[in-house]
This record gives sequence, C-alpha cells and structure tokens, in this order.
Amino acid sequence: MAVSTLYTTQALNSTCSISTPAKSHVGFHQKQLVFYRRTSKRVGGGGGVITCSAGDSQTVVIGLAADSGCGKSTFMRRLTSVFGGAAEPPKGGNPDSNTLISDMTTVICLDDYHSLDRTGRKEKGVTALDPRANDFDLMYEQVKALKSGVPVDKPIYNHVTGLLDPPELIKPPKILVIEGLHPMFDDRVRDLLDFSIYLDISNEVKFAWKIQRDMAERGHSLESIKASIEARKPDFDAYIDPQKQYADAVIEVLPTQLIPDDNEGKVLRVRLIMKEGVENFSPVYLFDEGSTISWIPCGRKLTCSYPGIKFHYGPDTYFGNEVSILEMDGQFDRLDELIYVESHLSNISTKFYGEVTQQMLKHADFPGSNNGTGLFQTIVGLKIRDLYEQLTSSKAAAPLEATKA
Ligand SMILES: Nc1ncnc2c1ncn2[C@@H]1O[C@H](COP(=O)(O)OP(=O)(O)OP(=O)(O)O)[C@@H](O)[C@H]1O
Ligand SMILES: O=C(CO)[C@H](O)[C@H](O)COP(=O)(O)O
Repeated sequence: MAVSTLYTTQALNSTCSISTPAKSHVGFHQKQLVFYRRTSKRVGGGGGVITCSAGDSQTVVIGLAADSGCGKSTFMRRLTSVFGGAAEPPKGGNPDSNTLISDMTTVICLDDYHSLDRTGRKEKGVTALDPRANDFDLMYEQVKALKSGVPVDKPIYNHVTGLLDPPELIKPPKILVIEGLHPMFDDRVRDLLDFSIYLDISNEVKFAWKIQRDMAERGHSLESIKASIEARKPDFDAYIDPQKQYADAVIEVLPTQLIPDDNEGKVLRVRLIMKEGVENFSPVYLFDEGSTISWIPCGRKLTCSYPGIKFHYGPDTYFGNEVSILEMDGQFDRLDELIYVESHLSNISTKFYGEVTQQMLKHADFPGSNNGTGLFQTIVGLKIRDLYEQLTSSKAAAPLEATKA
C-alpha cells in the first residue's frame, strides 16, 4: 500500500499522507479510517488510510472513566455547560446515537467500541466490561485521528436494541471527551489523553443510585439490580477500577462520616483527588496551599441543618503519586450561600467572582447539586476549560517564540 499523496488542509491545519487502500471502501469494521475532504465529502467515493501530523487546530482530548450509572452523563452536562451552548445528538442522525455535540465539545461514549453486541456477549459468556468485548485498536485509531484533526466513521452501539448500528460521522471538535468504561485501559489510548478523570463511586452509594434510577425510572426489581451489580463486580474490579491509578483527577464518593452508621446513602462524603505535577493543571486548595486544613463553614455565613458540613484539605499520596485532596462531607441547605465556600477556595480557574456558585445554581436540578459531587464536578469542568485555554494559547504562542529565538 503506497503513499499516494501528501495532503494539507487549511481548515484542519494538519499535514496528512494518504495511502490508497486495496479495497475501494474503508469502513470502521476494517479497523481503518475513512477520510473526508474539508467539505466532508469522501475522497473519490472511497477511502484511504491516512497519517497526519498535528496542526494548530489539534483537538484536546479528555477521558472520563466510570462504571455504568455512576454519574458520567450528569458530569458531561455540567462540563459542556461550562463551555456554553447545549449538547445535542448529531442532527439528522441515528436517534439512538450516544454522541453529544455542542459548539466546543463532542462527547463520544466508548460503549460504541463494543466489538460484541448483546447476543454476542451472551454467547461468549463475557460482560461489556471485559476487554474481549471491546475493540481497542479501533478506539485508538479513531481517537488518534480525531486528535490530529481527521474525521472518522465511528460505530454506534445501540443500547435500545443491543446491536451495533451503522457508523456515524464524527468531525474533530475543539474538545473531545471520551467517556465510558475504558478510556484509560489501553495504554495507547491513555497516552492520547490531555487530561483524565475517574468517578469512583463506592459500592454502597452505587447501589443506592442504581436502585433509585433502575427501580424508579426503568421498572427493574430490587433482586435484578442486586444480581446485575454482583455479576459485573469481578470484571469491574479487574478492568475498570484499576484505571483510577492513571487519572489526573478522581472524584471519590463515599457514605458520610457525619452520621454514625448511616445506611441511607443520602448524605455523601466526596473527595477530589488531584495529581500534582500535571501539565496545565494546578490543584485547587483551601486557605493555604500544601497545608492540612479542617474547616466547618456552618455558622453565620452558611446555613447548615443536621448533620452539617465539613471540609478537609491536604497533601497525600495516591497509588504512589503525590496528590492534593479536597474533601466535603455533608450537604448544602441553600445553594446561593455557596459563594461563601467558593470565596475560600483557590485555583478554581473561574473567570469571575462567583462563577462556581452561578454554575451550581444554573443546574440546581441536576443530581448532586447540593453536595460535593456537584461542586467538584463543576470545579473540574472549570479546570478543564483552563487546561484547554492554556494548551491552545501555548500552541498559538509557539511560532512567536520560535521567531524570537
Ligand atoms: N451526584 C449524584 N448524586 C445523586 N445521585 C446521582 C448523582 N449522579 C448520578 N446520580 C444517580 O445515578 C443515576 C445515573 O446517573 P448518570 O445517568 O449521570 O450516570 P451514567 O454513568 O451516565 O450512567 P449510564 O452509563 O448507565 O448511562 C442518575 O439517574 C441519578 O439517579
Ligand atoms: O456497562 C455498560 C456501559 O454503559 C453497559 O452495560 C454496556 O454498554 C452494555 O449495554 P447494554 O446493557 O445496553 O447491552
């Protein structure tokens, strides 16, 4: 397969070499990329395998890992809101698409890289969490292509039918979020991530959330929910949970310590674990960077009903890495008073005073808006915006620096 052309596009600003495939059409099932011109028309009605060098319009890639039902969609809604504009499925496409597109962001769900459909998994006796049910080669090729400014034909896993549907065209966005079970599992995909997040929901809390959603909204029985959690657990422990060691930020959700022997799971203790030394990311801190601080903000400036609110902040280690941990146990009574807490946090990457509070008030109806899950998801969203701005401005400044030298 010889390289036939050297191709430079202005819009994508990437330099690409195209090699003509042996067959006239290259589809996702052949684990190769379908190439589109700037106008998004297929080259010569067929396709080609392409290699691109990164241009200045390179896509920033964020990975979000969590088990099913652990709040990924809610987090995504908070994140896209920080960048402005509504996130919607591709227009005129498959109504069961898992993709969400807004002005700045495209969120793709890694369930779309299931290589076995529901029947296939059943026949082979594997869960969707098992790497054997997922196509990591294709995931890597397509994330790499998007990061380099090249559109791809991404498969769709249809959660309604349990089948793999025909692919959808994904164009390179400014920010690509890959969310799902395995964004940090394959080291090639992991290396493409500019920032990674793991939502670590403890078993007790996961169970409470799943019951709430699957019983109330999906009509499942308590027994079937318990059975499904148990069936997934060995593969969750083997393939999903270990990814948290690679995450730049982990949001850990645990039962409260403010109520002795609490088993209701309504009040939560949430920890934001932030890796030190990550490029373009400086951890949030409370009062004084690097100190160890416990803070009860309840009193004249913050209304708290039982069991109150407790913050903790300090340096720590996590899987052998130096981290800073910010913790909030308890829940807010009045979201408008959150400004008091916000004003004591530093490095939160807001653009104006009170932006965290404004975001939280805007989405007061989202799950977790009265506790640390909503607060920390919002802050991580702002940190990602900051990281994106740093990455793009350093790229824009690079030619100038080069000229100076
Ligand atoms: N912060 C939170 N506080 C309380 N409940 C929550 C929170 N986040 C999520 N939930 C509960 O968990 C359910 C699943 O949330 P969400 O749809 O965001 O998760 P998901 O990881 O995208 O799920 P899936 O992958 O199965 O679609 C919600 O309907 C809600 O009941
Ligand atoms: O863990 C999951 C990620 O969302 C799903 O269970 C997996 O994608 C399989 O989906 P379905 O249960 O709809 O066949």
